[in-house]
Amino acid sequence: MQIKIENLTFSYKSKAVLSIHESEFDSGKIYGIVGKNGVGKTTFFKTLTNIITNYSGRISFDEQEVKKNPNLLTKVGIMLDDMELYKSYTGLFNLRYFGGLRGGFDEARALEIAAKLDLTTEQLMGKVSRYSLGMKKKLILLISIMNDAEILIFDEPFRGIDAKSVEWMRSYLLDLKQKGKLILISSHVQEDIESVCDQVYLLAGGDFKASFDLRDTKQLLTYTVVVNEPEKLKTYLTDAGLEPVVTGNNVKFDSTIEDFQKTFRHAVEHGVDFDSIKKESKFADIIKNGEA
Ligand SMILES: Nc1ncnc2c1ncn2[C@@H]1O[C@H](COP(=O)(O)OP(=O)(O)OP(=O)(O)O)[C@@H](O)[C@H]1O
Repeated sequence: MQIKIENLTFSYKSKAVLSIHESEFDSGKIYGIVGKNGVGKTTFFKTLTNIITNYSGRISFDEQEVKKNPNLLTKVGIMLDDMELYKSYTGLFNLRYFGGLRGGFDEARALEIAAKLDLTTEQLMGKVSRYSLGMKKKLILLISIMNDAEILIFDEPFRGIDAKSVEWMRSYLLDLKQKGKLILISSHVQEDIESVCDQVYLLAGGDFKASFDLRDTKQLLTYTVVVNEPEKLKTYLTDAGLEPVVTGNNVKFDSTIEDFQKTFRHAVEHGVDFDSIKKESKFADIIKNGEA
């Protein structure tokens, strides 16, 4: 599937939030949507899914306008933090209710995924009003993924859930991508974005201001390595045309993966021991600053 945005503008009363000229998202990819607090990421997701419809411009899935064809939403799974659940009913009731709304609900499959997220059947038999924050979040996640949607949209999917579930969720998202799903994620956590996304879009001032291909092996990464012989490594890096900065045993420099690997092999062969290697995409600063 393809999502296409054309001249999308939206304001909350007098507050202009979105003004996206043009953008496209394709199946088989995971996109990260990043930007400062309050920049409009959640609002963007709400326009994509008809939670907000009083926008101008056009949003289409495979050339069909979503506002005019709300049945297209049966192909979408969305997870938003402020999603309303039936709190005085059980988790299982909510699963059946929301699963039933979208059709094609497979309870056995839903319970299988629940188990992966460590949501036990016993917990699912309990009232949602007694759930912890993390349990509620997991239930919302489960509702968004259990129907085998073609398009999956997750607002901060990893926030508030435990490390084991984050790990499972990351690998599950990569599986869904392999199956050709189109996935959009917002997150403020660089590691979450780097571990699953193919492409990152920076939302700033209402529009997408920059985009990064995280799978591009030619992109420049910032490396920080700790070695036994920093001056020796500095010489090898400088010979390779790089510009290292040495602080104690730390050596910091920008390089492509390919150039780093070549220098790494050469350095190891000549007695340089690497204690640790940290690499960050250039977009890390942009995540931190929210600006291109
Ligand atoms: N229902 C609403 N009525 C009026 N203004 C709103 C409403 N919801 C959000 N806003 C405002 O719209 C802007 C965009 O909010 P939104 O929640 O989309 O940002 P966000 O990028 O998802 O933020 P965060 O990273 O903090 O989750 C903010 O300035 C927010 O205060």
